[in-house]
Amino acid sequence: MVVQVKYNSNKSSRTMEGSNQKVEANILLLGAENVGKSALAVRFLTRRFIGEYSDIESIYSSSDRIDGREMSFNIWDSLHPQNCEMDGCISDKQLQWANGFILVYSICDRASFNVVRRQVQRIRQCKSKHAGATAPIVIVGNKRDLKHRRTVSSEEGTLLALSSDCGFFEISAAETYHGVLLVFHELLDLIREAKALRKGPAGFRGIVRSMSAVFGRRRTE
Ligand SMILES: Nc1nc2c(ncn2[C@@H]2O[C@H](COP(=O)(O)OP(=O)(O)OP(=O)(O)O)[C@@H](O)[C@H]2O)c(=O)[nH]1
Repeated sequence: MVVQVKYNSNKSSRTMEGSNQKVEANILLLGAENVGKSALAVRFLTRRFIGEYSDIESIYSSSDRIDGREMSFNIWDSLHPQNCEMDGCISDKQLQWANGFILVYSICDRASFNVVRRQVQRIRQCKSKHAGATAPIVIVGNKRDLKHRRTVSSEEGTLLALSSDCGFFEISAAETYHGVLLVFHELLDLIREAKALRKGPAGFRGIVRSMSAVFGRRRTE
């Protein structure tokens, strides 16, 4: 079940003037069970860590001003299906919906790191087939406050991110808001860049189309 929550954080009021151009983004939060996906979403939206989270799948809507640019975004806090080994457990519907991904694992849970590895592969294969562009992904190693129970090293996280062209952060959603903020801002930045890149060639095609329309008309006069 997916529940849509309209969340009005009113964050834009604390930032400065900027371009009026509004960018929209759909962010899909993925990862194994119990890694802190809901903790990340709630921390970003409310700045709070509440400790226990419902296991209802939710989509939150909010907006913010980043680098002076208004962005509105939806965050889909997904549920990881049980007994799902294939394809990183990401549905086609989720892949089509999202234009940016946050893949979360727990640094104390090697199995959750392997889930993220599979999810990166699935997204890269699917998005390159359908969109022809690199989908922005940020990988997050969460629960950094539990370093004494670590089973996934920072180097492994960094290496996975470098080899798959993803952003990477190790954070503790429990301990600080700042790390979570960096994760979301990095992804929103990447989505904005990706959208601008896609617009570039389209804009150029638009100019070519207008020019040929003019010349085309002349030829028929
Ligand atoms: N120590 C520690 N615990 C955390 C951290 N982030 C989340 N948790 C805890 O981990 C547990 C799972 O957190 P959730 O946010 O519900 O994880 P989830 O990935 O959404 O879990 P599912 O809904 O089962 O998919 C909760 O008990 C959280 O309090 C963290 O940074 N450090």
